[in-house]
Amino acid sequence: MVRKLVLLGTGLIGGSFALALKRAQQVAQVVGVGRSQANLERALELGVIDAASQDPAQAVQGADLVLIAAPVGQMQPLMQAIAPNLAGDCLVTDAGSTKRDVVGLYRAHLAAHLPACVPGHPIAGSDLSGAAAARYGLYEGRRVVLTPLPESAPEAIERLETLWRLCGAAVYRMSPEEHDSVFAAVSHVPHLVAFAYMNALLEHGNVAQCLDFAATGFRDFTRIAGSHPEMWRDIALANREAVLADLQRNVGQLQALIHLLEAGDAAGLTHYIERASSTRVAWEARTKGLSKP
Ligand SMILES: NC(=O)c1ccc[n+]([C@@H]2O[C@H](COP(=O)([O-])OP(=O)(O)OC[C@H]3O[C@@H](n4cnc5c(N)ncnc54)[C@H](O)[C@@H]3O)[C@@H](O)[C@H]2O)c1
Ligand SMILES: O=C(O)C(=O)C[C@]1(C(=O)O)C=C[C@@H](O)C=C1
Repeated sequence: MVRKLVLLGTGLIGGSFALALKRAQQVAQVVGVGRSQANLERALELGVIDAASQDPAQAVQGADLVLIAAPVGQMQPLMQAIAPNLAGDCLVTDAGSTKRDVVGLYRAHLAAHLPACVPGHPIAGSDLSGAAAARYGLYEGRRVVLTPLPESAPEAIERLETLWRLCGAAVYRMSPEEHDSVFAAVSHVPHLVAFAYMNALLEHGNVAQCLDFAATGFRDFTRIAGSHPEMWRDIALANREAVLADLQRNVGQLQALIHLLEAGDAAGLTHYIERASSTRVAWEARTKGLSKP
């Protein structure tokens, strides 16, 4: 049972964690910290949090669990602010979409508290943001990746694993490097490519008519282009190395496609599409049990 959970960032991810623990009757009090008073008021109205604060240092006093669920670019000032006020037994974790940078921040700002720190990343979410987007069940049937520090105490890791399982998630462990390479490929770059595609569309001579006639294919391909700008700017910058390597691979594939089309190479084009299509179809079949975002 968690006595006092503090969310540093009261949006989709933090709010859904609080709701899941509330439904499991595993938390006595949830305090939401945020930048926007309107968002905090909405979180209170919706019962996502029980109390609100705009002062992270003061809010974490007496907490036994802190989830940092703000954009990764905000984690440095947040860790710095809370460090002096954390109780010795307070478990500190985060939901950041990148891990190498965040692990470095734990080391730099919470050095005295590392046994109680366990970095994490729920692999669930959506293109929506803010407390109003939080929902029960977001983590059901989904995965959570933990990247424990060598210093993380086994009891702290086990406690966090238990809490995520109570939210309905399956918990995995990875190194921060492995994490950032995998999620550059299957999350960060797909978002950036969707942004690039939308911006390319804006260069079309008749964008208004294009958008009028855009249908399901466009909707499926571009849903994530509507995601939160600050969050994705921070992710792209934090995981720049892996993202750039993957973007280069994408540019290479687009160039290969252009060459096939310029050459009118029907057999080559068939092979090109078949390779992609069979991989996507097999993935869909294998992951059918996973709930939709
Ligand atoms: N959205 C997703 O699909 C998803 C999935 C997994 C992990 N994440 C990660 O989880 C974190 C939160 O994402 P989200 O989708 O909940 O975003 P969100 O925008 O819904 O919520 C984040 C909240 O943090 C607040 N915030 C920003 N800076 C702050 C600060 N300095 N102090 C206090 N509050 C601050 C914002 O005002 C906002 O209300 C991010 O690090 C993101 O990378 C997101
Ligand atoms: O479903 C979405 O819209 C998401 O973007 C969720 C998603 C992803 O699958 O890429 C986004 C960022 C995360 O860190 C984890 C999950």
